[in-house]
Amino acid sequence: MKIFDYEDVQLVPNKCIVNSRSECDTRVTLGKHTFKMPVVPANMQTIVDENIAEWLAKNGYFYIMHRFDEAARLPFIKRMKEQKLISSISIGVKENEYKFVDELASLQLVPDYITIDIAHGHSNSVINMIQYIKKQLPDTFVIAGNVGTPEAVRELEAVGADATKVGIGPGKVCITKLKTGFGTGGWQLAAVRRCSKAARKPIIADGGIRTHGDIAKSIRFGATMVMIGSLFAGHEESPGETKVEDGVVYKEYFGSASEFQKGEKKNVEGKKIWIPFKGSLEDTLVEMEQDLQSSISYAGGNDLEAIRKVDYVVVKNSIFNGDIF
Ligand SMILES: NC(=O)C1=CN([C@@H]2O[C@H](COP(=O)(O)OP(=O)(O)OC[C@H]3O[C@@H](n4cnc5c(N)ncnc54)[C@H](OP(=O)(O)O)[C@@H]3O)[C@@H](O)[C@H]2O)C=CC1
Ligand SMILES: Nc1nc2c(ncn2[C@@H]2O[C@H](COP(=O)(O)O)[C@@H](O)[C@H]2O)c(=O)[nH]1
Repeated sequence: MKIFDYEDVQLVPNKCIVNSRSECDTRVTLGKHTFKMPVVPANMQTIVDENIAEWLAKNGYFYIMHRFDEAARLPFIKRMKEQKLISSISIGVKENEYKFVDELASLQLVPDYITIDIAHGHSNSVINMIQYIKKQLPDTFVIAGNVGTPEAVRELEAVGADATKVGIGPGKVCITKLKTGFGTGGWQLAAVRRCSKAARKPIIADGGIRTHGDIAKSIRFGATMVMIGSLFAGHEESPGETKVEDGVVYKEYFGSASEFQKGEKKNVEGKKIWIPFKGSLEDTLVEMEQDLQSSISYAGGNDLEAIRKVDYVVVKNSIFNGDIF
């Protein structure tokens, strides 16, 4: 098995065919909808809230609302539908979530996307939930995760998942690898590659993105979409607490399996960090899009497909060689 991560890989340029990077098209289709970029902010409480979700939907970006305010989900879907915006929520696998699916079905309130969001997605609990959603809400696009192996991708796709989310433990606020010894942390890009080779449906690469260039690398190794937490944390719009230390403003970013999310210290697999304030989320999204347009131009094309075919080299820790940070 070839093992590498984002920092070990560089993509090899091809002859440019555009006169300006603005000609490069970063749009991607997932299910019935096309979005501005193959990027989605992580469905975490310090990354997305209803205001951000609504803004993203209105501006043509994909979003997945988190599942940590269970009662707010139904009115949220209604509100998005009234505005004719895409509705995209998360769900768990406990008993009450089956009742929630029943409620949505009985009200004929069909979300466009439902993401089953649990730590160890290669499990019967996720398989049962996929099958239940597909039975009750057959028109909903189901994203299932998280997983880290080709076997898991195949099994979840076979029972009805429309996309799978790949990444066990590569996240910035993740401590799964330390607490359990398991995961794709340190070789997430290779795991995305392995999973995408087995996949017949889209893969969402989740976690471990540290630079905008990592988005292009994820696409090269088979991802349709990339889920990002830390790069979207710390913005003006970001939910969560702000603190000022020695004149520097920070915003909190905590794991969904941290004690800060759970409210207790049981089965903790996440931590909290403080991110220096970054300004507006919109500015970051614009910069990300420009960088991705540039990636497409280096790939020698004018859309994301060009990136999927480029050559690459693996040189351990190569991307920071010679750089002073
Ligand atoms: N991508 C990643 O690497 C990780 C992400 N997370 C995030 O943290 C949040 C909480 O996740 P999670 O704890 O799954 O959600 P929940 O607390 O909602 O747990 C979901 C269900 O799965 C069970 N469960 C959880 N982990 C395991 C496991 N390893 N083996 C067997 N059963 C399990 C839980 O029971 P019980 O608690 O009793 O075991 C519970 O019944 C999610 O948002 C998830 O995405 C968490 C860890 C890793
Ligand atoms: N092991 C844990 N993983 C977590 C937790 N909360 C979220 N996550 C995962 O991290 C990514 C975001 O990663 P980043 O590198 O972009 O910051 C997120 O989408 C989840 O899959 C957690 O508590 N433990």
